[in-house]
Amino acid sequence: MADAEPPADMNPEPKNYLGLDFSTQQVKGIVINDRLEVTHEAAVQFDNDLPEYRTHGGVQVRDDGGIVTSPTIMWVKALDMLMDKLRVAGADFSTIAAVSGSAQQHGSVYWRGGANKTLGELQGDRFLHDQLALVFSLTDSPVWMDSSTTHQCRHLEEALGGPQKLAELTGSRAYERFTGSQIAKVYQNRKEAYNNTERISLVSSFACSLFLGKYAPIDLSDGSGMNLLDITTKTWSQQCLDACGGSLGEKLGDPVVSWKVVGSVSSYMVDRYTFSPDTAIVAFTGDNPASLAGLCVESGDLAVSLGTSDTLFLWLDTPRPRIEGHIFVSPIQEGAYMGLLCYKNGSLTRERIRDSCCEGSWDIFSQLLDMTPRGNFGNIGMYYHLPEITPGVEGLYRFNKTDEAVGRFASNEVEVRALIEGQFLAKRVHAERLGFATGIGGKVLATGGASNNKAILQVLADVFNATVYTLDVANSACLGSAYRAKHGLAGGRYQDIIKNQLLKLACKPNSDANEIYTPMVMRFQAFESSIVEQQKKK
Ligand SMILES: Nc1ncnc2c1ncn2[C@@H]1O[C@H](COP(=O)(O)OP(=O)(O)O)[C@@H](O)[C@H]1O
Ligand SMILES: O=C(CO)[C@@H](O)[C@H](O)COP(=O)(O)O
Repeated sequence: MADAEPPADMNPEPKNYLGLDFSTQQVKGIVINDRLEVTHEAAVQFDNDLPEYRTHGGVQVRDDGGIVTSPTIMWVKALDMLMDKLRVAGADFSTIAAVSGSAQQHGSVYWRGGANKTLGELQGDRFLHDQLALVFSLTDSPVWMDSSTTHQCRHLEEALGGPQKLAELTGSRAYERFTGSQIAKVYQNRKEAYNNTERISLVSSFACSLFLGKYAPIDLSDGSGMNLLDITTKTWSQQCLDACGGSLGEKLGDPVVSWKVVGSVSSYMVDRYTFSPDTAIVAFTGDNPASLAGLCVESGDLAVSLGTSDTLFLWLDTPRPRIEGHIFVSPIQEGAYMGLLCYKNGSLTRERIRDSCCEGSWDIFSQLLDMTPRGNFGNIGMYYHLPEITPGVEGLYRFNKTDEAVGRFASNEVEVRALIEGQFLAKRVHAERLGFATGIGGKVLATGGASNNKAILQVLADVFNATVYTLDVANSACLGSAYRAKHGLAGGRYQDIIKNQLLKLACKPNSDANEIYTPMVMRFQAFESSIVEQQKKK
């Protein structure tokens, strides 16, 4: 007699989840299994793997007016390359139950009339970038590093009754990189392109559209980074829309909760990569909201992402929007919010000092950092090579132990420590203003490229006088996207579905940390205020 088939639940189909992250410098993918273990990973770096687009750090700096863009089609081409790399690494897409993703925040993609139809008719035997070459009404997408929209920002704030009023409505005062002012600039300066645009996506909803085979909705969490969303009613604010562009509501489509299943995978993905046609697509979100999901941030924790930009985020039950920092709708829980601070002078500034003081080597950088004492003999440095976001200042500032401004420090090791201490002192000052309570035992969770560097993390632990943890997986946004794919498909409370944590202890603070850094925080705060005042007068 033939063996009876095992009951269906004893031999279930394997269920895996795919998470993607379209960040500034690269696109990454992670596959996890149902036990949340990472089974496959791959990445495509824009500068190295797609040199034909001539990006530097994934972007093109247009002129000295602060215009920073990326070629939209480069992201499209990178996706096919990434999927091929994952396949070569052994990923079996036919076992993927759900896909979700994340992307650098605020950047915008402009789809020409008819693009939705093209997305629905993509042929599996041709590359995406060949078929989508003509669907964008702007070929270059403005990205978060763009700072060319000051004029549009002031107009938006005036239209809404001032910066504080706009912050109370949308979670943030007007910021140059936020999508509302970016769209307003296109509306004012590129009328024809604007009128030809059928849909405006964020980078996240654009990437989701490539999986869905039609325009994907913007999710509420990434949508909070646009200065257009009323974060209380969770709908577009008509006043903000009217201040930024004509018929803008229609071009954006309705926003959705970040964990919504927005459809199933496109026939292109089925034909080319063997996905099952019922693979669910969960709304994509911003990389910072996805990191919050990946790090499983709990109330009282502080997450610090040390990527191209440095960002700092925390869970908030009650949002109190201020002129400094941002409030986003939570990507994982109804009714909750997240607070976020963003620094443009993150990894790129660390790389500059590494190149000028450490022969371009992270090892030498770490050795110099370890050689100098905590507190750096009283020297404090503030390095804003690029116009900073938090606070809006620019330039290099160095102070000695008697608070005198100096042109340079005595040695490379003092310079390296001044940079890292200065970056974390700034974060502590601003995090406390956003509601973070230093020293009451919350975890500091570090992620992003520089979280591989133990010497840097030790300074983080000391400045915050807190234990620092890192993820066993390098990219928390990508991992968070895979987690969100599972959560979106399963439904229910995020914390009940995503229980597994890959956190590992990285550094404990030294016993003298509080004594050394609490007075330095106060000195830093005074220097920062005086620089802000000086630059206001210019
Ligand atoms: N050992 C290291 N020490 C300090 N920084 C590092 C180290 N390794 C990589 N990085 C930094 O990490 C950055 C990339 O971070 P990542 O989080 O991957 O970027 P993205 O913002 O594109 O997601 C690089 O620009 C590099 O400066
Ligand atoms: O602008 C912000 C957040 O407000 C940036 O954090 C972008 O989201 C870019 O992210 P990375 O590529 O640096 O991860």
